[in-house]
Amino acid sequence: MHTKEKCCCCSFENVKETTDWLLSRTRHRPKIAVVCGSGLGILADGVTNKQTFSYEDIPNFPVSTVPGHEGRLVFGYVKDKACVFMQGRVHLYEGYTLCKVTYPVRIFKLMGVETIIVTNASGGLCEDYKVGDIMIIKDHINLPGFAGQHPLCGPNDERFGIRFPCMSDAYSKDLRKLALSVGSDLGYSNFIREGVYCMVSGPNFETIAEARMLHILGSDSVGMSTVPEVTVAKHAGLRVLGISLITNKVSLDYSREEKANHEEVLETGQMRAEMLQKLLQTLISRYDQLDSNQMESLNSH
Ligand SMILES: O=P(O)(O)O[C@@H]1C[C@H](O)[C@@H](CO)O1
Ligand code: HPA
Repeated sequence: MHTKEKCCCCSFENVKETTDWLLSRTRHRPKIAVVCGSGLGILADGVTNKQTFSYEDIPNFPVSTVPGHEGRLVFGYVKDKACVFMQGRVHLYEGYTLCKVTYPVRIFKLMGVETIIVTNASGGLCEDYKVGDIMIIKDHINLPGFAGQHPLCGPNDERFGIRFPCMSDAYSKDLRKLALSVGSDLGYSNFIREGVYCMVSGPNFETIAEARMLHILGSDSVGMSTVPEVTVAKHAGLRVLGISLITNKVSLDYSREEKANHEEVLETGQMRAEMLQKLLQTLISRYDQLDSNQMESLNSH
């Protein structure tokens, strides 16, 4: 008999308890969940019929401790689509276990969410990326996972998903195609990209040698989140879209003067927030195209 406990408060029963608590307090039944990255809480601002819960008030819910993460769960509608937005997330570096970091994703699954859109702020490693570029995530590198910091380590509860999930198609091809097509229709083509996101644990920004290594490994951008949430979402059978805002350029060269800092990350978030919001709203309003043959006619990028 396996006696190893995963975490004291992330069992199926805990997730169910939190889900039931929320379902008994809201009439909203979201199909799409959006996680707002650093400084991107504004993405939830346009929703209608809003109902908001503070993370502190939700049983077992992890509470954000970082500036730029408001710590609110916002239910509402984008056009006619029922959505739930996380205005702020928690990170490994805040001291949370990865099952706590990903706890909200499992709540969404039990609530009936089918698609999750995970956003973040990241540093650009690719030479031709500029501050303010929007990168649709094609794939990721789970660097903490290589060192055993993985949300699916420990006993597997089949009610959440299978023991050995496949990650080669973690980011839905159709959603990526739709996002690029919407970006092009909105006139964003010269600052919308598709690339590979690498997660590091943080909280420090990278050394130059680390940044060079990550770039050589195939990463286009680097950040401190997203991968655990996406891994747990894919494990649970959710459709995933990842959107990364390039908030700063990562120094790959000892002669460069720029120094990464959280203030710049938040400022870039503010600068692009409205455009990201438009991208997200348009994408969600065109979501039904995914399940019809209109996908065939979208531009291929
Ligand atoms: O939550 P995200 O990944 O958007 O936040 C990034 C990573 C760190 O939390 C912070 C660094 O500025 O922004
Ligand atoms: N490195 C890691 N995480 C980040 C960065 C970065 O340069 N920018 C925003 N989040």
